[in-house]
Amino acid sequence: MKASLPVFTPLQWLTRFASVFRYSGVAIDIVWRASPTLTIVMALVTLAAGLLPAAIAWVGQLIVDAVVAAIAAEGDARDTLKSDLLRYVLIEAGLVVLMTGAQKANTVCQSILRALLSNEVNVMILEKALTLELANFEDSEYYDKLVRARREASSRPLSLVIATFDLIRDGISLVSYAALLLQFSIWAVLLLSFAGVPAFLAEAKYSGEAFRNQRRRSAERRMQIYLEMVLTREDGVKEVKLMQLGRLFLQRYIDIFKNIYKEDRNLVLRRGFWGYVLGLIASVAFYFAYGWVAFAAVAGAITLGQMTMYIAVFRQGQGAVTSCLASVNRMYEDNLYLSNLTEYLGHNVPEPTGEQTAGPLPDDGIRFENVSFYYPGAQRPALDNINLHIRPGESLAIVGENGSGKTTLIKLLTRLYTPTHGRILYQGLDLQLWEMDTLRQKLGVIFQDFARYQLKVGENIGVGDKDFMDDRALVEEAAEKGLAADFIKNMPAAYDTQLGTWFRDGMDLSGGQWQKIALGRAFMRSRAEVLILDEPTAAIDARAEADIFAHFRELTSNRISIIISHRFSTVRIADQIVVMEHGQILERGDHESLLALGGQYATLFELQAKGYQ
Ligand SMILES: Nc1ncnc2c1ncn2[C@@H]1O[C@H](COP(=O)(O)OP(=O)(O)OP(=O)(O)O)[C@@H](O)[C@H]1O
Repeated sequence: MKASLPVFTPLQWLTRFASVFRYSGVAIDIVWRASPTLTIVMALVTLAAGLLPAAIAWVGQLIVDAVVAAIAAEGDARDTLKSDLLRYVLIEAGLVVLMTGAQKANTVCQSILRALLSNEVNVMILEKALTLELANFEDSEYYDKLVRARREASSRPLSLVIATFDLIRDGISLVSYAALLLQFSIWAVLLLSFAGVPAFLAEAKYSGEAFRNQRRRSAERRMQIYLEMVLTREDGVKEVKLMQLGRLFLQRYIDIFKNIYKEDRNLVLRRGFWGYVLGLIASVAFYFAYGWVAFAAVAGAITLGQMTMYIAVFRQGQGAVTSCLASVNRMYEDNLYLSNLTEYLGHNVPEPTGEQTAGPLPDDGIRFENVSFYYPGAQRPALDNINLHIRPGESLAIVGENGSGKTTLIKLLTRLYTPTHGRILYQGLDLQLWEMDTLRQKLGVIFQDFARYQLKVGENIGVGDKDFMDDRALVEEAAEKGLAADFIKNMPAAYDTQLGTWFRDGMDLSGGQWQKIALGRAFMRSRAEVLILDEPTAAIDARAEADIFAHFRELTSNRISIIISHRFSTVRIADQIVVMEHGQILERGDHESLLALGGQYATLFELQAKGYQ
């Protein structure tokens, strides 16, 4: 154990200490929003709880002095003193009742606020999430902030407010003790003020160190959380078992813990050691003051009652200093959480631009003009100078090897990302100038990693067009088109069957069945002018896929349809086919012309055709 005495300059100490309050304002603001009344009650109760102990000690002094005087007095004087004594006892009892009331009120406020705040903070986090862009969710550090902000949403802001109020309460108590002690000696006040300072400084230093350690270890902790997830969630467990990865991942988990533990243990030992050594200074000061006060009483400089009061004040002062230390310690930890929360909430999301709800050329369809796109931080473009025109009523199929940029093209078309160069037009209007909601209503998209909602079958399809979600006839029609109707009819509660394994009576589906549900969802979007299927049929057999696309073509004859597929049997029916490679369009044309070209399309088509023979 390395036991070096913590050394600071006063300025360093002040800055360090001030950092404890950095997020208190934010936390109080959140609590205020949850309930102004409860926040005011808590503040008043804190004030009362800070002042009452000194008042009780002061009345205690009057009681002892009245007892001593009553013992010495006789006759009427004694009776007067006895009635004074009774009054003081009643006053002290009243103060104690107030004090317990204040404490109880504080606990009650905290319990109610906890529930309100948990909801308030979660809603703030989720509302912010609605405004975020896809890129935010794909950024690991940012995503981590979101996860962590959510994890402790219910406890941390309140905990920071409580710790701040506790610190203020103890501060008020200490000032009121000092005011009482001042009658005895200014030196006693200084002794009380400074005896706790060394332990306080050490606590501030080590709490700060713990805070910084935790921040630094964020990536390691994230890896631990990830490993926990892989080892315990249904989607990870299959491979973990079959590839016998359990022990390997568990060992990684344990190794991370051991690293963290070593650092933490050293810190706890150093903290404990210095906390004890420096805490001794406070104890020595207390007993010194004890002796000093006792001798002053013997010398007749103070009354017995005053002696009792000063000793009580010293003892409680020590308690207040210890409690301050605990509050500061808690505040550092809560600050860590609040810094994540405020960073997350303060993230600047550009307002979606564009207010127009129609384009000048309704019959122009979609145009890509010299469109290039780099993912954040990428060196190579995912799309490189794409030019493409799709007219209304036309169907486009996109083929190309993995990573050639097909999905990226769709992400740009749906405004999930903005082109780095060039522009995309719909009805002759740049996508950036379209009002976002209007534009999105015109699009129906199912991605290859479509959502599997843990909702009922009917809802899974109905969310394709939320305005008609409860229209059972429309939902059944969409299911029919997605070839899902047959198996849905055989499910225990048909369209009311709960899907997924998260909830009671939930049924899981096969990969292909999930895809048919997702297709039903796409068909539900009957008002969309552009329908896009990004390879959602990989798990569906070739015949069903051909059926679905023939159907799809029929249903979209007056709209634009875009299909991404690796199956050439499906692709061949499209009016226009583009072959992508390394983010560029390599070949384009219809099936016949591409075959005649004898390029990559023709080669791949022949290859697949042979496979089916
Ligand atoms: N979120 C992302 N961040 C950074 N790079 C990405 C991201 N998504 C895709 N890429 C990269 O962009 C390129 C194009 O990816 P894209 O998903 O568009 O390919 P694709 O043609 O749809 O492939 P597949 O057939 O496998 O679905 C790839 O090199 C990929 O590594």
